[in-house]
Amino acid sequence: MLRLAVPNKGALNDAAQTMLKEAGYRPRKDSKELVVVDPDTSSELLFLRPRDIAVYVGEGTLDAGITGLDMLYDSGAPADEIMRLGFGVSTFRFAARPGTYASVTDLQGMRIATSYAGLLGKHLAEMGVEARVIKLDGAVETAIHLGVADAVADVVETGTTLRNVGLEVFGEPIAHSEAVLIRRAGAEDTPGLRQLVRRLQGVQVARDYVMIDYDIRAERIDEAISITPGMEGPTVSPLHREGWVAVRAMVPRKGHQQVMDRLWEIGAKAVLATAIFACRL
Ligand SMILES: Nc1ncnc2c1ncn2[C@@H]1O[C@H](COP(=O)(O)OP(=O)(O)OP(=O)(O)O)[C@@H](O)[C@H]1O
Ligand SMILES: O=P(O)(O)OC[C@H]1O[C@H](OP(=O)(O)OP(=O)(O)O)[C@H](O)[C@@H]1O
Ligand SMILES: [Mg+2]
Repeated sequence: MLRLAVPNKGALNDAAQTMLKEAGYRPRKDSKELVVVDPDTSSELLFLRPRDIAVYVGEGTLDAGITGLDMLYDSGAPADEIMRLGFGVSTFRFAARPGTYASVTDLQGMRIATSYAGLLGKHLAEMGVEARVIKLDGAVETAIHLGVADAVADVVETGTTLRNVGLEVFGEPIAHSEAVLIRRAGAEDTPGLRQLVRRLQGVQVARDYVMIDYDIRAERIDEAISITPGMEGPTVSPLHREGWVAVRAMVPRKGHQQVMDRLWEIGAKAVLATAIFACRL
């Protein structure tokens, strides 16, 4: 039985559930369902606060969990990243009123509000800066206006939240984050976990690639293969037409229209792109 922690709310919740659903795990019926048992995959999905997931996984109570890299570092829990999941991409940055500070070293003796006290504390120690860390639960951007802090350290994606309160980022990013699958440091692989990783990798490939089919004159096959090399070489089959072959290859979704144009330019016909629904590589 695979026991997997999934964020029950917040920025990672939707994308994590969608990815698990695409990987064939049973979705929860409504947001009040805290545990989903899925006999088909022999798994139990536990919906927990994203911040707590690294703690549960680090304690060894669960086999794996989905959380943010920033939350994993912040927790200090003995858990390792197994794979990056490509969503919840953000940076963790300092921000303040425009023109107040230029770098972390300007924060010596200042008050910094954050929900990520562990991550911020480690960074300040590494940079040799002594500052007072004000730990808040969320909406930390408001702390400056309320006179509780001189600067904040928070998650930034589009920067809209900061702009809306008249703050600006400064200095180098403290960390780059994205959703990750984690497990307890040093834990053994289980068949259930291997299956989950294989399925999630399959979802990523299905999202990132399309299948391209086309017909081409046999004498142009080398040129065609250089345009569509596929993952392990394309499938080339005889066509029921003298001097022609049919080719099938996986192509990165990004840029596949250009690939189709190039194939057309070298004389390919019936060039089709189709979505991949699921895969195991
Ligand atoms: N706007 C965003 N864009 C991308 N990733 C984000 C965004 N906000 C948060 N995250 C990421 O999502 C993860 C969980 O953060 P989230 O804000 O959802 O948790 P939380 O603050 O505990 O929950 P909530 O905000 O619902 O109280 C973190 O790894 C964070 O980096
Ligand atoms: O750069 P942006 O695209 O504006 O996104 C970043 C914001 O998103 C998150 O807020 P959330 O809604 O999770 O609220 P919280 O701060 O209370 O956690 C994060 O804490 C930032 O405030
Ligand atoms: Mg949040």
